[in-house]
Amino acid sequence: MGHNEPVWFGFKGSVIKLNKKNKWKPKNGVFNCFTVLCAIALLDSRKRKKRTGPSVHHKKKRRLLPYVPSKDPDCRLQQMQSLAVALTQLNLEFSDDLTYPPNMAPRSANQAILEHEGMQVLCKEDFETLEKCRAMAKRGECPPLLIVYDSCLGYTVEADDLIKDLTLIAEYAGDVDYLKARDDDDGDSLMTLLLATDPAQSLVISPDKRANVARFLSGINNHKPGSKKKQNVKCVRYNVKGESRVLLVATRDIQKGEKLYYDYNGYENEYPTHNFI
Ligand SMILES: C[S@@+](CC[C@H](N)C(=O)[O-])C[C@H]1O[C@@H](n2cnc3c(N)ncnc32)[C@H](O)[C@@H]1O
Repeated sequence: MGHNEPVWFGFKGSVIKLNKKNKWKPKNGVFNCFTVLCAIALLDSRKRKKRTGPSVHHKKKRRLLPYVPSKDPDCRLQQMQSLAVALTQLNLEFSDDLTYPPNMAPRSANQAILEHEGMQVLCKEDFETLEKCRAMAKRGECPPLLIVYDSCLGYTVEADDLIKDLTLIAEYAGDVDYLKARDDDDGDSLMTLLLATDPAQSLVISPDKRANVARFLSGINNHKPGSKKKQNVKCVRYNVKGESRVLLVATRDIQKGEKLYYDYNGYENEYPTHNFI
């Protein structure tokens, strides 16, 4: 189930069960006054039963949770240092935002309405969560994540505290550019931002100059059975006040020390993951 898909609470099958359980036949196949009255009463009670139940399905929305920064300031410092080291090693500048450099796509090009099959709108409560996370990050209350170097995977991201299911972990940050301008881009971190009906209007995020922690999450192997079990994060594109934004959200509780993985091919099947561990 998609993280933001509604959970349906209905009376699934209850009417069918009622019909089966109360299947009623007159004895000896003979109808008399009594049996007719009983039948009417039963039918009447069924009608009432139907009406007393809810006539519409109620959906329970699953709201995003803001990440919970580590309480210990020393831990937070260590987390920020680990990110700073990784960014410095890759010659990247820290940025938590989508940036629109002059020679790339202008901000006005980022129109969620252009998305080929429509884009889900980030609701008011989730928008507030996003804003809360951004405000925390600005105050130095970063998400509880450590960037850890792995000899096989390169830089990886590990939970430094428990991260609960549906927690908003980070927004994918970087320079916004037209997809068509990146045909020959051999970077390994381009992220789809907008898949427009007109391909010329499609956008990507390139974290090759400016980036944040989102750029370092590992990917699952789309060809290895069982690899999907590793996935603990989902990458979701939302229409946020008319613009497309990419959010990384926990898909289950993530324990301290666990590496974070998502499906690099969540939207398109373009990322080769045959050799992924
Ligand atoms: C978006 S980057 C992730 C950060 C990267 N590990 C780094 O050091 O910059 C994607 C690249 O990380 C590596 N990677 C990610 N997940 C992997 C996996 N499951 N197995 C092996 N390599 C992986 C691959 O080199 C991939 O092209």
